[in-house]
Amino acid sequence: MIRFEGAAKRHPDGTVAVRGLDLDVPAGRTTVLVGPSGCGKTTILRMVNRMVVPTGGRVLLDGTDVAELPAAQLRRGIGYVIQQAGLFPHRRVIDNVATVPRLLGWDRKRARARAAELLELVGLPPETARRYPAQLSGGQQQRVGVARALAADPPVLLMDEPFSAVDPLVRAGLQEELLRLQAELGKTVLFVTHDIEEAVRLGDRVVVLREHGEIAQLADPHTLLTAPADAGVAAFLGRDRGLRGLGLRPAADVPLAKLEPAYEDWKLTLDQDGRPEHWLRDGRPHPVPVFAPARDTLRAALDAAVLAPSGHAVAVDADGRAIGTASRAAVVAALADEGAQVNHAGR
Ligand SMILES: Nc1ncnc2c1ncn2[C@@H]1O[C@H](COP(=O)(O)OP(=O)(O)OP(=O)(O)O)[C@@H](O)[C@H]1O
Repeated sequence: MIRFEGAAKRHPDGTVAVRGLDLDVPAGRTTVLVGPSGCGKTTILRMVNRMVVPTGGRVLLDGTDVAELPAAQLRRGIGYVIQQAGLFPHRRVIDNVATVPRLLGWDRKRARARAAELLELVGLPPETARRYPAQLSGGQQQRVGVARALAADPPVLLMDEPFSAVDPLVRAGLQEELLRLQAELGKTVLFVTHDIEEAVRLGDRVVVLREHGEIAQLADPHTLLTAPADAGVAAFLGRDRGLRGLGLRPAADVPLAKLEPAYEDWKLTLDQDGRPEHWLRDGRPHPVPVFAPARDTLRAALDAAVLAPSGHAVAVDADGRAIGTASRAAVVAALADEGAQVNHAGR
């Protein structure tokens, strides 16, 4: 666990970057720091690996003040990923990732084997290993950055806006990868972003900061979206926070109706395996919007219900076979169900 105890940073010119932060970052979970530019996010992150030395208070890593640990030993246990990946341009991808194991004294063969394993883990094809960073896309470079940070298997991962330099589609893919990796590896992740969407997607806990590293709210994503602490946090979350909150709740909350031979003027046709084919009206085919209760969110179910020409979203199993339907009214009723469980795993 990482603990900030009144951790403060005042620069020599008098700028107070962080006034005095008290925060516990639990082990094995993802904690996201989010807030406007200049509020002190990067400063807070760098206090952990001592790239910034606090001018007041202290930072404890598993109970030990990081100031008491030799910097090299401290950083061995902490992976660090930054925007633009920060790769060595003149080294091949594989050697970028093998850097830390080599520093730890591993022989070249073992270090490269470990690097190859990590490149696979972060979803890079083997042929990228021999290339130089400039020969990779921005998203691929970020993956290499993550692989490199994981090379020494550190328990702690600091990530400073790691995905902000790539386009939205690539970014969504990288976020998915991080969720998958984190489910597998269970690192203590401290992640900085200025993007609230990214924060609620990735964080088990989200810390909303305002100026001077002051905590405006610390909550799980669902609580944050549904119960912002004050008007300032609500404004920061944006006007569609209610809708986005649906993206955190499982579609499994929607009660399913069994398949009917007809829905007023509409008829649903299935192929021989039971997968939806068309909505038919007057013999004319229309597309069938579907959702998968086992894996999708309430937002996806609502989307399918809104788009369905018949007004009924079709629910499918993992193989795409129709297992029932949900009317718009049924989905809306599920939205209003306050007792519903918040889904963290299926985000
Ligand atoms: N060396 C320095 N000297 C003086 N002020 C500094 C110095 N480094 C940072 N600051 C100031 O400290 C504050 C916090 O900076 P920090 O980089 O932690 O913010 P941030 O929230 O990460 O911002 P961004 O989202 O723009 O990266 C800012 O007001 C910044 O201008």
